[in-house]
Amino acid sequence: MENTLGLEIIEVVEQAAIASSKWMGKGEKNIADQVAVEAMRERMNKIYMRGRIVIGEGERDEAPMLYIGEEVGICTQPDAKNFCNPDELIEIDIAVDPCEGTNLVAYGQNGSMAVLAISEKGGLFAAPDFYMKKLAAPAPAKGLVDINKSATENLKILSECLNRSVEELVVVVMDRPRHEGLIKEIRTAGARVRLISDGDVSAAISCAFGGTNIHALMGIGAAPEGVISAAAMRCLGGHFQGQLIYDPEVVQTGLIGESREGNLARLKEMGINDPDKVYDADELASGETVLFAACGITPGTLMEGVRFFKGGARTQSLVISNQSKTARFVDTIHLFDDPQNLQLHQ
Ligand SMILES: O=C(COP(=O)(O)O)[C@@H](O)[C@H](O)[C@H](O)[C@H](O)COP(=O)(O)O
Ligand SMILES: [Mn+2]
Ligand SMILES: [Mn+2]
Repeated sequence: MENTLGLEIIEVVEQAAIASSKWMGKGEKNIADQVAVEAMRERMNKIYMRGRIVIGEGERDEAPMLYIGEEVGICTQPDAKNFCNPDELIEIDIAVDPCEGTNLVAYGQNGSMAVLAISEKGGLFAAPDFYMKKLAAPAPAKGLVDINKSATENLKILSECLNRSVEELVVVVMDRPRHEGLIKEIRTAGARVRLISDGDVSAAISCAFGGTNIHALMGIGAAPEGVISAAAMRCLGGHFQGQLIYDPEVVQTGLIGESREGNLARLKEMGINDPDKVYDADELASGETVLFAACGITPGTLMEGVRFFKGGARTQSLVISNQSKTARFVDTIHLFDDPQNLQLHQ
């Protein structure tokens, strides 16, 4: 599945990142998002594949493109039988976030990316549009830290696994009122907190790379982003656990429906019978083949953002595969019409 797909998905995230970055700093988060969606979809529909969006922009009614259930790939187009034999191709599931960190793009801040994860059909957890409590940590702490333990206990475990003092640890937490207690606890335990306004996919994945000075992600973000993060963490061998959060009082936003009871009923309808289950990376991204690709829109811990020069742009992407056991950083120069000279340095 992955031979040519691994290369093509680089272009998918690159095109989304380039489109979105044209709106960087313009205060227009919806446009920055929309152009990324359009670019991602257009490039995806040129790939020789039978894909289905399992995590996307929402339900068909509210999202005209890359909605959950949308079929993507050249072999799903109406004229497909002219150039493909769909029976020869395996069906694949795709989770996308064409602009992860729309606010970051709109306000010119670090940490936004175009991102997607792919697996064979059924290989990615079709997470509902709920919140998720997350715990991400480096590979040496995998299976030792636990989302059910307190932050204080997990920091002790992390310090042993990483052979450093708690004071030397940095934990990323989203800057939200719901995390007030968590932030206090981490600081009291002696560790340092890096608060982010958005973009917890980047934070989760950064835990798996030594040298990023990010040793854990703790707290509550969105569930779809949790699945995408888990796909990368599964390939990288890092620790990732997620637990759905359905109680509006816990997240302290009105974004997930009116009541706890209503949300529980919605989860049941979706076939989620144990709403409190803690999922690990292998369950959220359970497929035999898992691929992950991201391209920086604005600069981040792992990747540069899109840089334009006369006649072109330069991007940096990350493609991770559990089959080839690789994490490739891809540096690309894109030549637009009438390029002048290639810009190697800023
Ligand atoms: O920051 C985020 C926003 O993503 P997007 O809408 O694609 O730009 C994500 O990384 C977060 O995981 C998440 O969406 C967020 O925590 C949920 O929103 P909020 O209620 O503001 O915390
Ligand atoms: Mn997002
Ligand atoms: Mn998004």
